[in-house]
Amino acid sequence: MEKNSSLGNGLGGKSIILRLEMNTKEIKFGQVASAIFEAGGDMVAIDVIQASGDVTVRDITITVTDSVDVQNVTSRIRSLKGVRLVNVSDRTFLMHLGGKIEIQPKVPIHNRDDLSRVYTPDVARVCAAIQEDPKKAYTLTIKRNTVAVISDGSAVLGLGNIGPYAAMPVMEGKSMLFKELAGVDSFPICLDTQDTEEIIACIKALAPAFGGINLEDIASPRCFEIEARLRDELDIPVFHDDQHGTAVVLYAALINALKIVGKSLDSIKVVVCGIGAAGVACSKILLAAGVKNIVGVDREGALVAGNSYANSMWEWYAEHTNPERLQGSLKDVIQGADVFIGLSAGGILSREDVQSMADQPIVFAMANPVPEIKPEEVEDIVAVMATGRSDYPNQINNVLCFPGIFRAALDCRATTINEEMKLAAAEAIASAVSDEERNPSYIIPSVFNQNVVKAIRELVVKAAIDSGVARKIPRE
Ligand SMILES: NC(=O)c1ccc[n+]([C@@H]2O[C@H](COP(=O)([O-])OP(=O)(O)OC[C@H]3O[C@@H](n4cnc5c(N)ncnc54)[C@H](O)[C@@H]3O)[C@@H](O)[C@H]2O)c1
Ligand SMILES: O=C(O)C[C@H](O)C(=O)O
Ligand SMILES: [Mg+2]
Repeated sequence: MEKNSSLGNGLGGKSIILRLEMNTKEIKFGQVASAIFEAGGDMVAIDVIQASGDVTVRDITITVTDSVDVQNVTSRIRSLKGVRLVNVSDRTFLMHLGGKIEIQPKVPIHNRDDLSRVYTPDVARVCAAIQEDPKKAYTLTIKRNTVAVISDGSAVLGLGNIGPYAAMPVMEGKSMLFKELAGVDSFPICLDTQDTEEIIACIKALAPAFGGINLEDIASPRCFEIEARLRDELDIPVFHDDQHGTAVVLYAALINALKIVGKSLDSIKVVVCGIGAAGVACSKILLAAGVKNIVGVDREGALVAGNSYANSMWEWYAEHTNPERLQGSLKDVIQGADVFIGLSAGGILSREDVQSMADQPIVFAMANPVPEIKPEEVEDIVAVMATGRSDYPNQINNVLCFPGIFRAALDCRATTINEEMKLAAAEAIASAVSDEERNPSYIIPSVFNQNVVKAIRELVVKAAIDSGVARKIPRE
């Protein structure tokens, strides 16, 4: 593991474990600790693995910030006399060994009798019952509580088109969060095709096993057609998380951030950078909520009505936003903006850009894993700052939405997740932060706030019933 390519790659602070063999006659532990500290490592745990005679083996857990190269720490240790660096492991990689989830049986199989019920011959009676009444799939199979998390690996976080194998850790993570946060069983599926028709056909073909489909990290504009077609052609909820999950959480966060700066939705100028899956959906929810002045910017600059775009979604976007027809780059159009929403790529916003915004700027730098600007670069000049990451305050991340909204959709057996249900989820998330609690570092509840999923479920089930898409009134 020592030559692990993840070390020192700029994707965030790391926690690594160094296994050291020390000859205590030649070196004291204090000298090793000082060397680690001087090279930029922060020691957080020490475990003695072996202590015999003059030789001790210890595992030293250290964290290093983004700017510190792990190689500095390891070469510093190698330069010490009396220490042998046995191994370097990355705690994150250790947590991924063999994947992050597994499937467990719900009933034990101890004997022939058990076997003949869960499997041949008795299982055939259950199959026949479902054949007779397909609705029974909900009561007699995993369909009732299972969501497929499906990606084609084409727009994974901000890493881009990294393919289906490399996308799996993110999808496993989403599945894990479904279960941990909302008790939803979920299975990650990464398809080895990026062809729109093939993706649609694959998902339709595997839909019978699932109660819902969570599309994830599929590049725009392909994601729009895939979602629209599947929503039309399947009778279970199909939800593109990067669009709608993100939009719901962004809207909730913005409601609370505006309360802090005392501005209203209809008076603000919002610049959205990155007009892909997330940028389009976030803009749409804000337009529906009454924001009048949204300027969208992508790689080529601001989207302006009258220009022609190969991407048909951009044609629509330009027609419905940018009322002043501002032209130019992000630098040009961000001047005087009240809110920046980044859903593009890491490091593309500068401190000078933020300085050119209106008074009390709100900056939501939501690209993952590297935000458009790091909070520490602008914390003294922003009124409210948020990112998509877990390691800064104000995490605006779709994980606040997808577990709860699917919990609700499965429980009331909704045929779809509609606008009413999304707005209800946003309301539940926003109101999980009370007036007393709300402050610039707390505009959005923590992922670990146990009330969030419950609150989303309650309001979303009600919205599904009221809007006529629930097939069942759940108990409670
Ligand atoms: N915090 C969250 O919950 C959350 C949710 C969804 C997406 N995201 C992040 O948002 C980003 C986009 O995700 P997506 O699913 O919309 O991807 P996408 O591929 O659909 O869209 C990305 C868009 O950003 C544009 N872009 C890339 N680099 C740019 C630059 N330098 N300047 C301007 N535009 C640029 C691309 O041209 C594209 O239109 C990713 O970093 C992703 O991790 C965050
Ligand atoms: O995966 C995340 O952390 C959020 C979002 O779905 C993203 O693609 O960045
Ligand atoms: Mg995503």
